[in-house]
Formats: sequence, C-alpha cells, structure tokens
Amino acid sequence: MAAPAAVAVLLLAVPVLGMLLRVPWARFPALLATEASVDALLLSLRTSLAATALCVLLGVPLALVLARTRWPGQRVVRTLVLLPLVLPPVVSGLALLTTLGRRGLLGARLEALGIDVAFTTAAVVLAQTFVSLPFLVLSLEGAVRTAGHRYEDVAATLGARPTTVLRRVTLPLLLPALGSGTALAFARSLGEFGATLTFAGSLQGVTRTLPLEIYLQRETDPDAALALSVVLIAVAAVIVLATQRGRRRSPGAGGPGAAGEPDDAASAPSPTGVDRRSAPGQAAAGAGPGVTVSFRQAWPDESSPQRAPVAEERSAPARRAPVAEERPAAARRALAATGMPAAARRPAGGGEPAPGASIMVHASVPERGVDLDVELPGGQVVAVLGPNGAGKSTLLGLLSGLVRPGAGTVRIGARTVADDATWVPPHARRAALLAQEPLLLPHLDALGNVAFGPRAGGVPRASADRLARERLAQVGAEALAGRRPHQLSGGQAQRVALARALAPEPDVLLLDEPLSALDVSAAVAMRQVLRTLLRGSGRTAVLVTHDLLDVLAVADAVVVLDGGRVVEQGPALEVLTRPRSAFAARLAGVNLVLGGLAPEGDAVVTGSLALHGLVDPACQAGEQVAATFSPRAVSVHRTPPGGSPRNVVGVTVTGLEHLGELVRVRATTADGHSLAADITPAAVAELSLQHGATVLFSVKAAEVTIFPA
Ligand SMILES: Nc1ncnc2c1ncn2[C@@H]1O[C@H](COP(=O)(O)OP(=O)(O)OP(=O)(O)O)[C@@H](O)[C@H]1O
Repeated sequence: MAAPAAVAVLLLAVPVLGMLLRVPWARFPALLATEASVDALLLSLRTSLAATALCVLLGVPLALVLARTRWPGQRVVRTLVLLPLVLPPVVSGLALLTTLGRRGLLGARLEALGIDVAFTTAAVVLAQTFVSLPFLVLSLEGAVRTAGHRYEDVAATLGARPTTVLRRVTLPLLLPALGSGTALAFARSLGEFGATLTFAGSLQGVTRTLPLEIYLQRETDPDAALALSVVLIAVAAVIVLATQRGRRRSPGAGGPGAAGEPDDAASAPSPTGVDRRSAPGQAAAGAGPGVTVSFRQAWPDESSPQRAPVAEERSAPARRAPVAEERPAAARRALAATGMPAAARRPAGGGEPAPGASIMVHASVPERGVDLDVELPGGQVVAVLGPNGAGKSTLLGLLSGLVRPGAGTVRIGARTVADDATWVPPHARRAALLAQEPLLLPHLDALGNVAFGPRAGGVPRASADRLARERLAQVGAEALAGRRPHQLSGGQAQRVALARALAPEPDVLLLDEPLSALDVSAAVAMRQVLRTLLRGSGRTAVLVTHDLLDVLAVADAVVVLDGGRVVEQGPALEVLTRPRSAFAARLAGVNLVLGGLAPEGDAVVTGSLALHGLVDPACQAGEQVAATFSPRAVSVHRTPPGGSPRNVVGVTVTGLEHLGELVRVRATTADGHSLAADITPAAVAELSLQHGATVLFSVKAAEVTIFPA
C-alpha cells in the first residue's frame, strides 16, 4: 500500500519540484515585471474574479434547485451542467464559438445588434465560467443534499421565519461548501486555457490570460514562462490550502458523539477549572432567583394564513394568545424584572405554571395512509406508541406543520393551525420539535443554539443568552455553553437540544424518539432530565417512543397507533394495566385476547377460543371485551393437564426467546392468536420444545382479567 502511495505522491510532486529548481530565482522579479506578464496577470485576475462571481450568482440557485426540487428532465439538466467537467476544454471553446461566434447561432443575431462576444474579454469570462460552473454546482449540490431539510425544519419549529432560516441556518450551513466551491471555481478559471484560446483568442491585455502568456513565452522566453508558472502554482496552492483549512474547520466535520467524551454534561471542565458537577435540579436552583424566570416567545398568534407579520402582532397584544391571563401575578412581576418585553415572556418550569395547550388532530394524510383522531387535554405528557410505520412521526408532523393534512383539522389550544381554509406555518405554531438526532446548528455553540429560538422571536441578545443559560442549567449542561456541537457527546448534544426546544416556551413540545440514538447510560441520564422537566410541569408534550421505560418515566397518557390509525388511547396506567391493542399488550408484557363476552358472562370468546377469567362488572354479554394474562401464568404441556379447572389452548410454537432466567415461548393458536408463556429452561428441555412443536398452553381462570375493550 505504502509503495504505490509514495509513487503517486512522487508522480505529482516531482515535476513541480523539478520546475521550481529550474526557475531563475535571481531574475524572478524582473521576469514578472514585463508589460506582457503584468497584463496577463491582471487580466487573469480580473476575468477569473468576474467568472467566479458569475458562478456564484448562477451556481448557488442552480445547486439549490437541483438539490431541493424534483421535476421532469432534472437528470438531463444535471448531466448538462456537469458535462464541461469531462469535456476537453478545446471542445468547450469550440461549442462556445459555434454558438456565440460571429457566424454562430446566437452570435450572428448579437452581431446584428452590434454586440460582439467572441475574441473579447467577455469571451474569456464566458469561457472560464463555462468550465468552472460545474465545480461550484457539484460541491454545493452535494452539501445541500447531505444537509437535507432537517436543520431548517427544526429551526422553523423553534419559531424562525423562512428568511431567518435562510440567513441563520441554510447559508451558514452551506458556507464551507460554498467557500470550497468558490475557491475551486476561481482556481479553475485562473488555469483555463483551451476554451479561452479557442473562443477568445490571444490578444495581449484583452484576451491573453496567464496560461496563454505562459504558453506563448514558452517558445520565446522559457525563463519567463517558468516564472509565470510559479505564480500560477502559488495561487493554486494557496487556494487548495485554504479549501483544506476550510474543510477541517467545517462545523459539520465532527458531529455529536465525539469518541471518548463523557456523557455527563457537568463533568466537562469549566473554563475556570472548577468542578461544576451538579444534578439538573441543583443546577437550576443554583441559577438564582434572578434567572428562574422564563419568557414567552414573541410568536405570532396565527390562526389563518392571512395573518399580519410578527412585528405588527408584537405591538398588538390584544390579538395575541391569552398569555397574560395564564400567568400568575407573582410570575408576571418576576418577568417584568427581566426587562424583556411583556409579550416575549412567560413563566415555565421551576415550579411556575408552564404553557400547556390542548391538542386536537382529526386529520388524514392519504399519501401516507394515515388518518388520525386524537384529542388530548393540555398540560399532559403523552406517549405515542406503535410499530414502525404506524404514523407516529406523521402525527408530530401534523402538529409541527412539517406535514400538511390532505383533509381535516389540527388544533393547538384555542388555535386552529390547519384545516381546509387555514394553514399556520411551522414557525408560527409554537410547537417545538426535538428529533431523534440533536440537530444542533454546527456553526453555533451550545449557548447560541439554545438562544436561537428566542432570538428568532425577536428577544434581544442579552436576554436570549440569559434565558439560554437558564435552560442549559435546567438540563445540567451549563458548563457546555461555549462548546460547539462537534465537541459534545451524543447525550450532551441531546440535552442541549432539549434546552433549545424549551427555550422559546412552546405551547407543545414534540419529542420524536429523543433517546433512541443514545447509548444506554446517556439514555438513562436523558430520561431523568425529561422526567424532571416534564413530569407534572404543566407542559404539553408529545413523546414518540418504543420504550416502556420512557412511558413509565414521563407519560401521563398513551396513544397507540397502528396502520395509520389510533387503536388505543387513555391514561398511561390504564393502557399498561389494561391494554386493548396488541402493541400495548406487548409493551406491557402481557397476553391479550380480544373477543365478545360469552352469554354466560364468564369468558371471552373469539373463533374457537374461549378464555374464562375474572370479569369486570362493567362488561356486558355479547359486547367486545379484552382478556389479559401474564406469560408467567401460562404453563406448557404436551398432554392435557389435570387438577384445578384451567383454560387449555392448543398452540404451535413459533419461537423461543431467552428472557433473563426464563425462556419466552411464543406460539399461535389455530385461529392465529399470538400467545406467550414464560417457563424455565429446564421445562423447555423436558418438553423438548422447538419451533413448530404443537403443545398446550394452560392458564388458570383466576389469572385472566376480562374488561371492556
Ligand atoms: N415523506 C414521506 N412520504 C411518503 N410516505 C411517507 C413519508 N414518511 C413516512 N411515510 C409513510 O407514512 C407512514 C407513516 O410513517 P411514519 O414515519 O409516520 O411512521 P412511524 O410510526 O413514525 O414509524 P417509525 O417508528 O418507523 O419512525 C408509513 O407508511 C411511511 O412509509
């Protein structure tokens, strides 16, 4: 490996070194100072700068259109754009000449108007642009694709208007790629030869650029050609180096989860070297009374698409959401002490009542096969559960405004945010999203990220920073304020992202599997932070999760989705103790059989299966009921068991799973009901259980609970 690599380096470096050794350095300044050389150098710089400017002006929109939109013929256009990369420059020049030359398709018409393009300085710029544009488009389009929409989407849910998103998110994210693309375009323009010679000719001071001058001098004064070549090499080297530097510094380079980083935010050394380790609660308390107040972001109260701009709404408090009424007098006084505009503050956390809007979604998204009916009271944490593709993220999208319903209504608190006639965009919904990945803006430090929402809402920098510190303290991450996202571990970054989502005081906090990308210890710590900040806080939060521990830690209520529909919803305790959907039953770790109550009122009947159990008095004969029982209550037999009366069901084993000290035997009945039994490994061996074995499951009636479905 090393040998071919070394040969490759030598192949590239030796000719350059060889040339440098031949340069008559003593005469170097004099060789460059000739009129022809100076003319060529200046012309090259002028035209290359003009071509680069053209590349940026035309290439940035082109890259955005290619990366962000879909239309017929796009592939053909992309191929055309990239063609000059592989065309010999002389062919590019010929194409330009035959089109824009005097006898060309367009050139003849332009000449009739008195405009000559070929063999002018403009032709040089055009030739350079022609060959350089693909470099810029290629680097930028790749970067736009890689970055995707996710940062912009999250920024919008934090209250940033589209122009703010463009200015403070999109452009800064693309800056490194734009920088390297521009540098490459400039370098390519500077070195352009073939297309220029063919289309623009070689007239001193008009079209004879540096490469052309070098080529010419090579015949008459090789030393001057060498000196000019050194200038070109130096400029190219500087540009390449600058590009490399830019890449190294590129904020996206690291990304969260830097190896070896402790996840404990407080374990980060403070700038003063003082150990600031503290629990989230302590940190918040330590922030002092002056910073325990929060604010209400100056989001517009938009309930229809024709709302006035935010700035106008700020000066029209009567049209805002009823913030003041919800705020207790003591909190209002404390808020006044911050000096923030009244409309931009609101109490939250730390014992203060927090915003908690109710939620109503009666909406469908036909292209996703999703049709949801969800109504949730304000101030609760709701866990949304369901198998993959059930529609959980779509529900969050409907609430955040990142997904448009095909039909129906979405309400957050008193505001209709989407229906046939209304569309409130994400930035005006006051529904902040915390995604699976932290998506911290890489060009801002942790403090800047947390202050982003308040700043986007018009809060002055000092107040926004103060609030951001407060929020960071609440998640135990105040010591990380000055760190860039790539200097944070996954868990630290997710805490900062939580602080960021809380900072604008959203009416609804949307959490899309916020722990799923974290390792076990980071997830435990983050779950504790969520519990501290959400449980009993009065905030409305919608938490999409697959994890029972999340439900137990934070959820007041549970909504279970399956196949794009709500299959179950209710208080968390109720859903976990009396699950009515297969998913909730699996999560709660119990067997579930749904059916009708037998006429005798003592068993659930479905197909050929009849299960006797303890029946809730609310059950009515013939009505739909659910029966649940623990897998541990199930015993497995090869032959019918004797003894006390039992439910006995014939099943076929579909799988064996190791489950701590027991083995979970999964099986299906002849009617296709899935059941499970937890038995000892010794019993598995004794029964010689394996996939496909037909056995009997038995469970005492006293172990089966029957309740209304
Ligand atoms: N951008 C999209 N365009 C079209 N269909 C989509 C899109 N995103 C998701 N879907 C489809 O919509 C349905 C619901 O997807 P959704 O992402 O809401 O499910 P989910 O419950 O969040 O799944 P998971 O647990 O895998 O994240 C699925 O059938 C999915 O394939």
